[in-house]
Amino acid sequence: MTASGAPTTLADLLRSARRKLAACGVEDAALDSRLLIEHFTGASRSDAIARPATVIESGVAARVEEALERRCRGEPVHRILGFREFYGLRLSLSPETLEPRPDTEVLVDALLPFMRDVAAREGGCRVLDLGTGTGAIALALLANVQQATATGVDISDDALATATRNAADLGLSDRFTARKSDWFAQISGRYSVIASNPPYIGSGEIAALQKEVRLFDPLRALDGGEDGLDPYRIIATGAAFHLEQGGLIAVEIGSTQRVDVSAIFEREGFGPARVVADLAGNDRVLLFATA
Ligand SMILES: C[S@@+](CC[C@H](N)C(=O)[O-])C[C@H]1O[C@@H](n2cnc3c(N)ncnc32)[C@H](O)[C@@H]1O
Repeated sequence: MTASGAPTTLADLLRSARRKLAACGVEDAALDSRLLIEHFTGASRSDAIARPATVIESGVAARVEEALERRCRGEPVHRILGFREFYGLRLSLSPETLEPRPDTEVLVDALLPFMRDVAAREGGCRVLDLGTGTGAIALALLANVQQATATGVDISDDALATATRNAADLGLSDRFTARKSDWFAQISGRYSVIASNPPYIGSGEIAALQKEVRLFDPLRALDGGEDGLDPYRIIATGAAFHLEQGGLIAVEIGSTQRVDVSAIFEREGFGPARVVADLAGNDRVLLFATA
């Protein structure tokens, strides 16, 4: 119901939501209000154009209002929705999973040609995804290489439960194994591909992150130790024991970490690195083969 007592329409709701988010400083007020309204009302994008006078039930409008309040307090829109698209896959989020980012899709793109070659040559391709979170990287790779199998490792039970649910929702359970492990601690055997988007923010830099990240992405998914490089040291050392001869390592990095991370892997006998840029042209992924 609007202030005048008239029923709230879809057009009213879109207009007032956009104004509310803009007034509380949300950068993408138009997009975020549309996503929230489509989710809670079930309206599609074209309904807003074709059926703007659709009446919105008061209970639904109240749920939208509550979602807008959460967004105004800084909660990212996909946390409120409870899911996010990654590489065309709908992935559920939970409190201990990082919200997968579009930049990480670059890592998936970089690995797929290699994986397809291995699968064509050997009839399979074993992937180890270290710090799997929602399962984003492993599940995107499995969805695109039918003969591949993947083990998704995480230290968080909540993340592993979410990755397992996402695998089931995507029909990929038979090729995905979730394994609780502190990096390689519980891992045996060798893999054709070791992939990781590890925590890579320096501990001292966390406080300066945007509140959407600092307050809503789990600290364990962000904090890479004093210089942000601790997980790379562990991954590079362990990869020597867990990468097949002729295999490939792909790690996501912070945009200023190329030289340091390359040196860490090169000291362990990998490389030199192939560097892949993200959508904004920043160094984002390093690929290392066995020497
Ligand atoms: C930056 S997030 C990446 C999540 C997901 N791969 C993605 O790209 O969206 C890093 C992940 O590493 C996990 N992690 C942190 N420390 C770990 C450890 N010691 N062993 C295994 N996983 C760890 C976190 O729980 C988190 O899920």
